[in-house]
Amino acid sequence: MSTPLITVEGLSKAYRIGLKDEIPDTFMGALTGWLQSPLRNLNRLRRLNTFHKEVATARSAGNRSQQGSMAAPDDGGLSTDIETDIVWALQDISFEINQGEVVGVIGHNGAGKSTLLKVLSRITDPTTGRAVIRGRVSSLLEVGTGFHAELTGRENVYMNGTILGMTKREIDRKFDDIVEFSGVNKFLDTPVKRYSSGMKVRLAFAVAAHLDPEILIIDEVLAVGDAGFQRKCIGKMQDVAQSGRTVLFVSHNAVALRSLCQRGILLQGGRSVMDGPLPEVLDFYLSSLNSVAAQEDLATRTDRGGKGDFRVQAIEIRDEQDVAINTVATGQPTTVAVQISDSVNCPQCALRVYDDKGHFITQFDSRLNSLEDDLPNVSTDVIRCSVPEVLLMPGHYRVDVELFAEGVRQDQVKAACAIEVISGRLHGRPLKDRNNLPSIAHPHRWVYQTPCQKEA
Ligand SMILES: Nc1ncnc2c1ncn2[C@@H]1O[C@H](COP(=O)(O)OP(=O)(O)OP(=O)(O)O)[C@@H](O)[C@H]1O
Repeated sequence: MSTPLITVEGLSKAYRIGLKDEIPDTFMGALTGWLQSPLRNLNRLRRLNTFHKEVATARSAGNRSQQGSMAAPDDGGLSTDIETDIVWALQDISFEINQGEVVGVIGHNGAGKSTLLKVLSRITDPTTGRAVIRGRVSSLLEVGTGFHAELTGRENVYMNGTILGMTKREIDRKFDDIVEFSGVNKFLDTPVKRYSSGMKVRLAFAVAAHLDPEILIIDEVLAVGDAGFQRKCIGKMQDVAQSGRTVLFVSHNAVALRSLCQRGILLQGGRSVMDGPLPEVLDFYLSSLNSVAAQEDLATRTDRGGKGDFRVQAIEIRDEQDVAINTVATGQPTTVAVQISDSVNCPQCALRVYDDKGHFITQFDSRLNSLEDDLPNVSTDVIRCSVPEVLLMPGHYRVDVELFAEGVRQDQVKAACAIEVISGRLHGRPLKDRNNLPSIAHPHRWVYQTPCQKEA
């Protein structure tokens, strides 16, 4: 049997809460900082040393309490050691990936997906365990990473290629394809700092995918591009995969995962809880998402993103009489009330509706459809979205929520609430129950064209 391209053994990664930007988490990081600013970093290195001692203490405490595992609760939630403020972003992960495998890494917010890809891309070191990579890795993890802001698009393409170990001639050969794919032709000689985030992603993806990596690692970044560009990227990743390369792909997009990956690894609370054929892993993940939406109290959930100054406390579905309801009938006028943890100046909210297969069905985004009472300086802790007629067909849906204040994303929760839609009246007429209903009912009308109309 051939040697796997990636071997991960007992991999764990601990972070110390609150020191994200202050302290490097590797000795190499500390050393680089030292060279830049010796005095400040003397202090940093002392604290790094303390951090590593704390990690060792936490680990040995864990070994005492649960033989062979780390000092972390096994509750599927975020693993935080309260005494030392250590977050175990990854815990005891092991797997192998062979050449040509296309693997989707799946999980709730904060499950450890990005950390895993950062370790595999050598952006951060593991705290314990090891990851052996046998091949040239090209990764695209965050918008703009890997680009030097002051250099032009052209210069960045050459810099990235050189980092990947390619010769100038090799990059020259790929250059036109990269530029054509990215669509940033006109801005090639503009410094990347002037690019929009969409342009950066386009160029970064084009570079990562065209520079012949043996292993291509892509994080959620595709979410930034438009639907057309996303399709193009999926197509390109399929080409890369078909040419025998290995692809690791983090995404919440079920359609993209299904079309690209054969295998899925599901992370939960930093642990790998399922590794198998993608459809099975994805279905398990989606059903767990739906049950989280139906059962867990939104206010106390920790698997959320955003800055966190304000959080969404609760989401209620209300009927015409403003009474909270659990099920909605197709065609029913409905209001969604989003309760915020504090009074916020002009909050904005996005609700995204997915069906039980993870397909993105529709969205209600106050940033796109301006608020009816669009008054400046309104402070409120409840934002309401009224839907004159629910066009969802009977079935189970989940709603992801995002909350923004002054353009900053403050909260982001996947599967924040579940909606059960039952049969009702559509455009005034009773809905006939049938198998195989689509998810959405577009308003429409059928007429017979009379012969007379045909001639006209
Ligand atoms: N540099 C850091 N310092 C402290 N904690 C961190 C750091 N990076 C990640 N974490 C924490 O580690 C956990 C795993 O984070 P990670 O970003 O890997 O999750 P994720 O599955 O990629 O989440 P998302 O889907 O929201 O991007 C989270 O609780 C996160 O807050």
